[in-house]
Order: sequence, then C-alpha cells, then structure tokens
Amino acid sequence: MPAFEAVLVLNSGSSSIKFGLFEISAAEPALLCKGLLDEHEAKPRLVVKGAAGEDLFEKRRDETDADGGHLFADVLAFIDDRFGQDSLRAAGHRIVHGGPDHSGPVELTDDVYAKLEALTPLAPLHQPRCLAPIRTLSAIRPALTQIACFDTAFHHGLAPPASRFAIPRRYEQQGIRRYGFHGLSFEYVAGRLAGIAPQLVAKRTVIAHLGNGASLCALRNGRSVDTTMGLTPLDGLVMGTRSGTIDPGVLLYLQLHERMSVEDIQHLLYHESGLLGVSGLSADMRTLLASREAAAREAVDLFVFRAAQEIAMMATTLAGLDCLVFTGGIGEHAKEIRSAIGERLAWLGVRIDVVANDEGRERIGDGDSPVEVFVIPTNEELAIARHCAEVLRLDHRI
Ligand SMILES: Nc1ncnc2c1ncn2[C@@H]1O[C@H](COP(=O)(O)OP(=O)(O)O)[C@@H](O)[C@H]1O
Ligand SMILES: CC(=O)OP(=O)(O)O
Ligand SMILES: [Mg+2]
Repeated sequence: MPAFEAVLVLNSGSSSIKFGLFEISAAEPALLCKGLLDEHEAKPRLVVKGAAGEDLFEKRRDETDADGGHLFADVLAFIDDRFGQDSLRAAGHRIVHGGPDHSGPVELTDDVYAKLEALTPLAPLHQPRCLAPIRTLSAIRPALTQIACFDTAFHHGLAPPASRFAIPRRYEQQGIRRYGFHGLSFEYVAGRLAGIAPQLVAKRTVIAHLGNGASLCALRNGRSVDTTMGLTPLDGLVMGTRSGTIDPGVLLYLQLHERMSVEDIQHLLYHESGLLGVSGLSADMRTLLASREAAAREAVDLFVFRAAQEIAMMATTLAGLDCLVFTGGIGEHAKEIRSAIGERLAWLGVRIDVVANDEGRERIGDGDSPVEVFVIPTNEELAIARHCAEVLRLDHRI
C-alpha cells in the first residue's frame, strides 16, 4: 500500500492551469498541495504551494513549451518525489462542456474523449484548453486513470422553458439549448450552504458566481432550475472580457455592415468585450475599482446593473427569493460590488449589513433582511476531487 492515495485535480482556465493534489482515502478528500502551471509566459512556470499556502516548490523552464508537456512531467515528478511512486490514483479534470449526455463524472476513454472533442464548437475557447492536458498526461503516463468532471453536469436537469431558445425546434433537436456552466462551483457552494443553513435548502436560492467568467444559478432543493449561461459560456452576465447577453442583431450588424468575419466577432465577444471593452482599461475588477476614470466606473456600473437585473430574472424563475449567495473572485472579495448589487435589489428584500459586508463575514444579510445573504468561497477543485474519489470507490479502486 502506498503512503498516500492521491488524485491530481486540474482546473484549466483561459491563461493558466490551477491544480490541487488531494488525499482521497478518507471520506472527505484532503488537500495536500496546490499550484499553478503557467505555460503562456516566456518561461513556463510551475508553482506548488502547501495546503496553507506556504511555498513548496517552483520551477521555471527556459523554453516556451506550447503544449506544456514538460510542466506536467514536472508535476508528476514532484508528486512521486514527495508522496511516493504509485501514490497517484487518478487525475481529475474540469471539463467545461459535457454536452447532453453527461449528468455526472466519467472515466476518460478514447471514445469519451472523441465525444468531448466534438463539443468544441459549443465552447470554442474553453473546450480545447480543458482537453489538452488529458492528452499530455496520457502521453507521459498512459496507465493513469483520468476522470472528466463537467461544468454542465449540475444543470443537467434544466428543462423547458428555462433550457429553450426561441428558434425553430430543429435546432433544439441538434442540441442547441441552454446548458449552463460553473456547475462544479455551484455544486460546491450549494453543499456548503446546506451545511451552514440546512433550513434554506428547500427555499428559493440564487448563487452568483462572479469571477473572471460569471454566471448565476437558481436553485430549488439544491438543484439547478435556471442559469444565465447558455449553449456557450458567453451568455448572461457582463464578464472580464466577455459580453454576456447581447442583442443578436448586433452580431448581424457587425457581419453585414462592418464586414467582420465570424472569427473576428468571436474574438470581440470573448476577449475584447465585458469589463475590458467598456472600460477600455482592464478586465480586472480590482483595477477598475481603484481607477478614477469615468469609463472604469461605467464598466463597474454596467456589471452591477446587469448582475442585479439577472438575479431578479432568476428570482422570477423561482417565484421569489429567500437566499442570495456570492462566490467567485469578485463575489468573495469585492464588498463594493456586493453592496451595490444589494442596493439595486432592495425592492426584492435584499438588505446587506454594512459591517458584516465590510468585514467579509459569511452571513452578510442584515437582521431584518427578508432575503438571507451569504459569502461562500468556492472550491471547484474539491468538488472535482470528491467526484473522482466517488468514481474510484464505486469501482473498488480505493
Ligand atoms: N480583493 C478583490 N477586490 C475586487 N476584486 C477582486 C479581488 N480579488 C479578486 N478580484 C477579482 O476577481 C476576478 C477573478 O475572479 P476568479 O474567480 O479568481 O477568476 P477565474 O474565473 O479566473 O477563476 C478578477 O476580476 C479580480 O479582479
Ligand atoms: C465557464 C466559464 O466561464 O469558466 P471561467 O469562469 O473559468 O472562464
Ligand atoms: Mg473561474
């Protein structure tokens, strides 16, 4: 028996790959170390920190390595070295799009991989980034079990009308419908909320995941009944560089009158819009909040306006609102944004306590607020580790 039974969790984002290594023999996975694989810098970089955030290991490579292969070999070597050969039971991946077939995690086979690759047109920027590490890892360590955990799975039960677009039905039959994303985050936060305030599980809850990507989830009995992202992670809220919901006529105008190509429009909507596009300054909420530029303030105002508007939209799906939870980098850290969204939703019964909000407490609704308001830090990596442990346990491999 190895000293550890561990799972390596990979959370692939737009510019870097976050990872966590979890010990999985106990009922609840325990974080051993975490870090970053940054392959886009001139010198690709691996940073490993301990569970409490202390520095453990750092390595820079001289060459730019397009597929990050060396960095993955470095992570595996670090794990073998520190926790023993054979300690790694599996790698778990956050996969943004699971398509219509996946309501839960699945072990990756060539067949599963091919099906996920075929979903790339439904998440053109996220899917290739999530899938690439699977290939890299299997090239380095072919026998390693790899497990896919989907952002879409939590929303698998979405049904019409919430899941339906008002276009001819033949497109829905082809899979053109609302899938929703950030499901691993919503699942983790919903689980934490059930621990903190079990009486709220049966109540009408909206979770606001406000990070670089941002979306909302309306929950009833812990299940997703509506969400703001759609077929792709472009829909819904204003994001760092993504537009969120936009009049589809704008896209037609850009094509027909500005003669923009589909690729240019895709780039505009995913990379040049949102907070960055409106401020002309930055996609980063911290920078915008610190800026005195009018355009920065206007970008923040639009972010808040649209977030509040869409929270009310989710409340309409739920026929009311009992609980609002903030999570994600902005939701967890930007008290100004939480209070501005709260002010716009006062009519819906959201009242945020100034001191609790400033101090970043877990429960920030004021005593008389008809809506309970929480800040719950998300942990997508732990959600993935739990899924992996479950898959391995069901298969009697741990
Ligand atoms: N202290 C803070 N105050 C305001 N915004 C913050 C703070 N910390 C992080 N953020 C914002 O959170 C966003 C990133 O969110 P995060 O969830 O970490 O992103 P990702 O989607 O890449 O995981 C950025 O806009 C960043 O400015
Ligand atoms: C789905 C999505 O938008 O992910 P992220 O927030 O990591 O960009
Ligand atoms: Mg994120």
